[in-house]
Amino acid sequence: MSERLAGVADIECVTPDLNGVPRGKVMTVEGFLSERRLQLARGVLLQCIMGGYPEAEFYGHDDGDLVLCPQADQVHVLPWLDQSRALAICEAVELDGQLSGLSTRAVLRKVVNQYAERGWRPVVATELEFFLFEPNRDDTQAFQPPVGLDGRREVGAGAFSVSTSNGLKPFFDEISAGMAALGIPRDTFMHEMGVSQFEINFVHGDPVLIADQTFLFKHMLHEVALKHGLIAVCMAKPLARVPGCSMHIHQSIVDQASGQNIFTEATTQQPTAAFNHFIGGLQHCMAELTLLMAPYVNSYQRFCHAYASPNNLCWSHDNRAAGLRIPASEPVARRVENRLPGADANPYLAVAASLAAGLYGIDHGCEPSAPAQGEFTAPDELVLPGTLHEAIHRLDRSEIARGLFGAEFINGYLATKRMELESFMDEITPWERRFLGSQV
Ligand SMILES: NC(=O)CC[C@H](N)C(=O)O
Repeated sequence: MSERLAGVADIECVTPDLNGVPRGKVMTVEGFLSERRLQLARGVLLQCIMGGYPEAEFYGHDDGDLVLCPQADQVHVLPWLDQSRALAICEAVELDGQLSGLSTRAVLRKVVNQYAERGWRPVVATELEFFLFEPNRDDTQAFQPPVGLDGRREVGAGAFSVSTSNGLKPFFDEISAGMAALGIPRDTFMHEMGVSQFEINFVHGDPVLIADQTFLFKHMLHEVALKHGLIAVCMAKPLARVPGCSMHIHQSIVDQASGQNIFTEATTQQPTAAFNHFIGGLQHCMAELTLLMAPYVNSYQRFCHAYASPNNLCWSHDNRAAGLRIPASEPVARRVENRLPGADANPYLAVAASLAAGLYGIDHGCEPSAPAQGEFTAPDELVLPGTLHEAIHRLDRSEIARGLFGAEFINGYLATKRMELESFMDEITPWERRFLGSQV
């Protein structure tokens, strides 16, 4: 480790909070190498996006500490900071050595363990969409696409164009170098449908590893964008009348003994009962768990105009209007794509919710609906909550959620989300002034 950190002065020791924002402390490399114990106030994991904390009852009356335990395989020198800084993803551990009940990384680890107890290994891949914009100093104004190398601002028609992305080549070169340094294999990246909207696809792998990579990638994206005079925006819906940003999750399950994908029958190559029940579990549970994939008011704006961003739990073969899509693939790669999470979601939580729902379906033999075909209308029971209010209410009422993730976690999460909703309700938007101001 000390060789890897030669030339590094400081290490950012971070853990994801409930929203997936990296929180922690910067430690000297000497302190880090001597394994000096690093502690952080427990309530930090429940920090809301505006910066405040819910009532202390949700994180312990004594406002005590957690220990941040660096994960040896997630210590990386950061090339965008002149190699003088490194970052370590830490697991948040209670003083008694238990994984913290408030840690979203620990929530995901527990779900993966439940698969391991059955002899299975879930495999996931995330896809992350984001926009690049000019820094926005007046938040009453809409975001503006940046000016590219050719001195022009992209105005449209850039979707899937390689040359349009090349206008921002210095930025993307630094992102590529950053991915290599963070140990994130690159699959594809592309210009998406929106003006200055991009997508990066991660190579599939272990769920905790992929969530770590997605978390690190988002962190790097923000930092490198600032260095290039840009902002990287992973809001679910940053611009009106333009597609939003998703974090699609592809999921399959491998049997540890045989190495086979349990969604495909080895001899017939047909879908298995486990495949059907996995889909049935997502259909049964995900409406109650929507808040874990769509955590802000803005998340629901992505759902309300269908730019390939479904708000339903219908499943379908290769149809982007269905929340659960089965991509065309070889039988060996049969997988379920959950298209519901936005890029604003905490990757640990979105992956945990999706995998836990699928496992619930396998354990309980949940039968899926008939697959949706062509243009379809989702039945009421397969429509997601349409607002943050409703999603909070559904999660609050969910016994399944408390059973899967523990009451401490769900209650803390709800407390933070309620604070964020109340803060939003304190704002009167331009729309309200424009249309309600003089008419009603
Ligand atoms: N390529 C796509 O599938 C587009 C997804 C869409 N941008 C969404 O928000 O869900």
